[in-house]
Amino acid sequence: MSTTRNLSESFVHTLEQAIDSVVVIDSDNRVILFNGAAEKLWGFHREEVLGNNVSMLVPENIRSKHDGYVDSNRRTGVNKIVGTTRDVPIHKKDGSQRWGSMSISRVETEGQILYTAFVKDVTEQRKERKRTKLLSLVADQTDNAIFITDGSGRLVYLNKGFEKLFGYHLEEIADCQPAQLLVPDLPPQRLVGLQRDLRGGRSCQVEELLQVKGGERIWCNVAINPVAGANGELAHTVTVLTEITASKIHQVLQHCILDAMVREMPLASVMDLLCSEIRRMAPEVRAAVIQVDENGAMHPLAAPGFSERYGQLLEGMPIRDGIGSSSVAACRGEMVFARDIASDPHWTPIRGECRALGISSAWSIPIKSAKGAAIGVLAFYYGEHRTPSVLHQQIVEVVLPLCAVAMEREANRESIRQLAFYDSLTRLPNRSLLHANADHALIEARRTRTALAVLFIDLDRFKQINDSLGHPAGDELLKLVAQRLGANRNSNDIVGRLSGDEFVVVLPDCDSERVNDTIEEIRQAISQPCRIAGSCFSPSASIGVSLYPRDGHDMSSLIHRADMAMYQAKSAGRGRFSFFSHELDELAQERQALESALREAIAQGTLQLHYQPQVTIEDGRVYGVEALARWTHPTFGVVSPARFIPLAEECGLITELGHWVLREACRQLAAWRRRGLNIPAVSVNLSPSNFHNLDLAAMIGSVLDQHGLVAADLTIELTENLLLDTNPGTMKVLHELNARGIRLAMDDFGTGYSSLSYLRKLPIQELKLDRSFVLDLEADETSRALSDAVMRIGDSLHLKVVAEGVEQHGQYRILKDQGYHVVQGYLLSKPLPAHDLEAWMMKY
Ligand SMILES: Nc1nc2c(ncn2[C@@H]2O[C@H](COP(=O)(O)O[C@H]3[C@@H](O)[C@H](n4cnc5c(=O)[nH]c(N)nc54)O[C@@H]3COP(=O)(O)O)[C@@H](O)[C@H]2O)c(=O)[nH]1
Repeated sequence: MSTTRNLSESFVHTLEQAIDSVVVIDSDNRVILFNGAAEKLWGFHREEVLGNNVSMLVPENIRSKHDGYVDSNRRTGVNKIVGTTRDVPIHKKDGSQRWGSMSISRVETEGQILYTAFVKDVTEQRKERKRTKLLSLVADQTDNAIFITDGSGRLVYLNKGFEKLFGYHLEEIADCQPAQLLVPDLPPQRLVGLQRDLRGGRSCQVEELLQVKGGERIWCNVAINPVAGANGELAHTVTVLTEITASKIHQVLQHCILDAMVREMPLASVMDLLCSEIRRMAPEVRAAVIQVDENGAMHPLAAPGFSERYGQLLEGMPIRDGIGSSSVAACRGEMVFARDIASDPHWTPIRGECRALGISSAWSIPIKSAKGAAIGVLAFYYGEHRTPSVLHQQIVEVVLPLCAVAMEREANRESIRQLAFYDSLTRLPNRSLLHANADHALIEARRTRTALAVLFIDLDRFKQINDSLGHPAGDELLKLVAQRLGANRNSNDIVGRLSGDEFVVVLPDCDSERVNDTIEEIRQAISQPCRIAGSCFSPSASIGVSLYPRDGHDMSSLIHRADMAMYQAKSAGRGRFSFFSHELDELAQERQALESALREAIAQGTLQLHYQPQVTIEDGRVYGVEALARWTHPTFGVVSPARFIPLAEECGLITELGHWVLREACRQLAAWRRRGLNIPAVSVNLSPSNFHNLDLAAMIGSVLDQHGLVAADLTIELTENLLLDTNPGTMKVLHELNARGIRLAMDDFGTGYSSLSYLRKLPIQELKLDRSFVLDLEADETSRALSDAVMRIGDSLHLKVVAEGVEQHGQYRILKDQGYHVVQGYLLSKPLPAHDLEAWMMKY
């Protein structure tokens, strides 16, 4: 206390008033002044401090050395502590700590050296400094780019992240407006709006495509925060940029493609959109997408940055390990990069063209299907010699699977479309698409008042080819004909396969001259010789034609009428054509009515059988009778079997009819026998399709049993057409019949497919010489020679030979001389109803 008294009152007063803490120590280092601010800082009352060694106020870790420092200064005057300012920790009475900025003054008064410490509480400033240091640490350590502008928008700060991401240093861009630097194409109105928001204190956050120093673009999330000055004006803006390129590329491109796909845009448009989007992200790239078809030919889908020449150059080019990057990439199934196409050997053949297109480097990446096949190529072209950047690689990584999805989806849709609308064998439009296209053509014809022709084309003898050479050969023929029909057609012509061997060609906008020319072209084309399944032949087709508007006003009627005309052509002979006429229509309608009536007659059993006797030449005895179907209809009158048998065959009634004849003939034979009439056997005609029924032998067996007959009582007559039937069941059935002892006779022998080797394999017992040979027997030597040959064949195969259609005694004599065993014909009797035959037998 006494020491304080040594200080002038004004000095003490001044120090007491000081805002900062003041501690004065005497030559013994005892505190002689401890002002109010110091009391507050340390938390001690001055009474607790005054007179004590100052070390009580000194932090513990330097307390032991403290007196030494001061004494040394006192002795030597070396100014280590005086005049300096440093931060020192202040340990408060309550144990807490604060920081003070301490400066020490040395005062010599009345021969003693006093030290005055001025201590300013800097605890808060230190905290702030630390925070700021940490903040700048954060700013520089983060990957985010941060920049600060002043109120006028001038850059005043940018962190290391900015330098790293954008490649700029503050000095080189300090005078720039960051918005214009980073988004050169930012529309002025957006900039004005942004500035308005910031001045209004509103922060803003956007995702933007920004340009880095080299011109490349990156996607960033941009958060701009305004910082207001003291007067509320915009003092600074703090912008934090986070790079989101990878996820944004994904998001933008995925959205671009998937959205386009959802909107059912055509594949080429989807790819066009994609290429344009790539260009927006990377203006230095001109992207193109090329499709590779199943035959390995390239088809450019989209190349928006190029002239038409690009498409022309690549269209149809085969993928090959040698030409251009894309072709090679697709061929090898791996990416190909040509840094300088001027010196790249792959580009030699098309170098000139590429120079004209402004391409210096190219990067081609194959687009692969889920199964790993190259279904396309994504190509990046550059105007300068360069390598793909990281951005380009990121884009490719995202785009490739999307392209593959879009292409495969299109391929799937195409194959579904193919399945739904195209015939899988010939690849021609099927019935549905044919009708749709034809309907469309008809609407157009109606609108333009032009004529239209429908050609119905049916292959001749297709069934025989199919049956004799097998179905694969039939398929081959259909494919060949489809190809021939499609060749040389006008782009508007419609060609389709209706079913089986039926094709339709629709010729829009055609006059009668063109119809005739086209028919001739088609006939010529179809009939070109070809080799199928090792056999060489010239196919032919029957063609029916209907014309719009003359023959009908809707496509169904026109096709139906062309079909009718085709029947007409076919019945006039093979390889012909016929135009629809209304007479034909009447005939067709009549045929339709006849078909219904026949169906009814078979169902109701209103058909009849007539019987024609056969006589053995040697002894004149009745050999048997042939049952022949007869039909008298209330309206149509007597319908010849030559008409209703083929009709029954065409409309699938022949099996039923055959069964009826069999049952009726057996019933009649049994009835005659019961009345004592000695008829040795009955012959029944069956059509080839009857032999497709695998139960035929069993069925006949049960009919015979039912009527108490034996197998030898029945002869089945079959025609030579059966030899063309490749149905595997036919032979089986024939052998079963033979095994049961039922006789088989080859009818109409000599008129059809007379293969002797086949004949030898058939289990037949009888040959029937066709009556056409008998007709000219007397006048024509050739007929005689033929009938003689047939007899020799029969003899050599140990067959009974029957001559039918014998009308004249002369014919009878010749046949007898030639050794024929049996005769049948009007000379003996016409086919007779059952009771008339009975009468004939009585008289005979
Ligand atoms: N699948 C079946 N086919 C049958 C059946 N019934 C008849 N037919 C076949 O129809 C064709 C025409 O038969 P049809 O008019 O009965 O003619 C037969 C005889 O009437 C006729 N014939 C007999 N003798 C003479 C004659 O001296 N002169 C002359 N001009 N014609 C004569 O020949 C036909 C004999 O037929 P086919 O012996 O079978 O060749 C005909 O192809 C019949 O086969 C049936 O029920 N099912």
